[in-house]
Amino acid sequence: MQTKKNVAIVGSGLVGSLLAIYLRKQGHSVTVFDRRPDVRKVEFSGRSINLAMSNRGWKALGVVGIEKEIRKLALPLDKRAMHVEGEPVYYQKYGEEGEAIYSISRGVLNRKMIDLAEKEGTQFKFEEKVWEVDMPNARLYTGESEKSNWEEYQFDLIFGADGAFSRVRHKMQRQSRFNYSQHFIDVGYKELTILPNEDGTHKLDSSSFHIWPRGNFMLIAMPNLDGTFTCTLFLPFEGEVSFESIKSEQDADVFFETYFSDIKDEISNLKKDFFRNPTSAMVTIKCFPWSYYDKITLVGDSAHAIVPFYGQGMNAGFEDISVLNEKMDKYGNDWQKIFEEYQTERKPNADAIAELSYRNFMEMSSKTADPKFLLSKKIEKKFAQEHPDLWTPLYSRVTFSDKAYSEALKIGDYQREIMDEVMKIPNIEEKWDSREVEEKIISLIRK
Ligand SMILES: Cc1cc2nc3c(=O)[nH]c(=O)nc-3n(C[C@H](O)[C@H](O)[C@H](O)COP(=O)(O)OP(=O)(O)OC[C@H]3O[C@@H](n4cnc5c(N)ncnc54)[C@H](O)[C@@H]3O)c2cc1C
Ligand SMILES: NC(=O)C1=CN([C@@H]2O[C@H](COP(=O)(O)OP(=O)(O)OC[C@H]3O[C@@H](n4cnc5c(N)ncnc54)[C@H](OP(=O)(O)O)[C@@H]3O)[C@@H](O)[C@H]2O)C=CC1
Ligand SMILES: Nc1ccccc1C(=O)C[C@H](N)C(=O)O
Repeated sequence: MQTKKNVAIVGSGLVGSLLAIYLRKQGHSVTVFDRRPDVRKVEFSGRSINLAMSNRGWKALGVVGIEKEIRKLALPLDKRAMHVEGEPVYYQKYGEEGEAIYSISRGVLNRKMIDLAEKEGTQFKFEEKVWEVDMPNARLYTGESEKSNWEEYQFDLIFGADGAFSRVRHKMQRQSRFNYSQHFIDVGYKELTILPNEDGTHKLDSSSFHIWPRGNFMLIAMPNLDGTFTCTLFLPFEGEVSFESIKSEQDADVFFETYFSDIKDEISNLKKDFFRNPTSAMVTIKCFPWSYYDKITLVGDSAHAIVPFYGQGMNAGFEDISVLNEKMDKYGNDWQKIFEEYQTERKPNADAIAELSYRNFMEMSSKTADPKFLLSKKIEKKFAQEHPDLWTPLYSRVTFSDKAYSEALKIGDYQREIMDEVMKIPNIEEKWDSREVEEKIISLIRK
């Protein structure tokens, strides 16, 4: 057990509220600040309605005994359903029997986590925006605006869990030798809804993650418990087919009818959402160091914001917390050592999942419509099933294991080189499940 500290967490999002639960279990006094009102009291309208939770997220929830309760709120998706133009729906299993990613509402999850953190004795201060941090003295300043009178708070430790546009990080950026980069991609997103059937059931298969791959854009859909699907349209901001080019209801009709004719009946609703809902941007943010002596550290998106295409942002943020907790158990009251080892271990992993997430847009939006790519996945899967000691597919390593993301990236690149060779075998379409192919893979691994 650590000596009790007076701790502040800036941000009551998913990562901040989980951290509060961990710190209370370690016996600390915890105050969480959020600039927004209490999400339990307002209609939630934050970014992305639902999220995919996978192994790393569940593991972090399990350590503090809340996994079972949260699982009740989630729907398992064990496969991708690809809606390629002019073809029947094609299903691709994510992993082995029993493996799935879980669709969960962000609002429901966040409310539950805040409830649980409060039950553990966390104090929440909503509608209190942090404007300034005195880093050497662990002081926070909150107030109405940048120019208003500020309230001053003194703590022993401060955690920045204040998301992609973190104020705590903003303050850390003013140090010498602090590295920072941000990169916005040219693709934006907009959320749309598919309503349930009249009897309340889902209109599409509710145990699939639906993808409509269309080259440089795509539509995805994840089911919710209430029979709806939250769809996300990922589309370039500018260009021939882009958010900019869809100006009128008629443009939207033509767009949906041209590219998504299999959900034609939904168009009037999709179109309504299209003009009602905002178009949002996506950014990768990297920085280092994440901590300041034994006083301050960043967790979650404030340390590493990534594009959402692997469904790993929250999972990576939750993993930050379980790793931080391991370091607390290891180093006791030596907070500087805890923070240093935490950031050194997590940084390469955060960079790796940033890269993998960026690449997954290409995989989802165009490769899932490419028969060669689908065949290579089939070969890989068969080989992995027969030789689990020799091959774990990249997707499984990221999603269904807790092996380091950096290792997944490295091994994934090496596996891709092998599969590129395998796909060059003449008539691979006919002999994909032959002994020859199996032996070729083994020989390439042993090379
Ligand atoms: C479209 C989209 C889809 C996604 N899908 C997935 C998915 O399927 N799976 C997955 O794992 N991840 C997903 N993510 C990523 C996930 O949303 C983030 O990684 C996660 O929300 C990060 O949590 P956080 O607590 O670090 O930050 P946030 O959730 O951003 O919370 C930060 C909190 O800090 C508060 N705050 C900010 N500034 C201040 C301040 N100055 N003072 C006080 N409070 C402040 C904010 O109000 C907010 O409540 C997705 C992201 C997007 C954009
Ligand atoms: N990895 C990703 O791709 C992520 C993308 N986003 C995107 O970022 C945007 C903001 O997210 P969210 O916090 O949910 O929404 P909000 O718009 O409610 O909050 C954003 C707040 O962050 C601050 N901010 C600082 N710099 C920027 C910037 N360049 N763009 C936007 N806000 C900034 C502003 O606060 P202040 O008053 O201090 O200036 C602003 O009020 C959304 O468009 C979202 O899609 C968000 C998180 C992750
Ligand atoms: N949650 C997301 C949000 C946006 C874009 C993709 C996802 C995914 O989860 C993709 C899934 N992991 C896949 O590879 O099929």
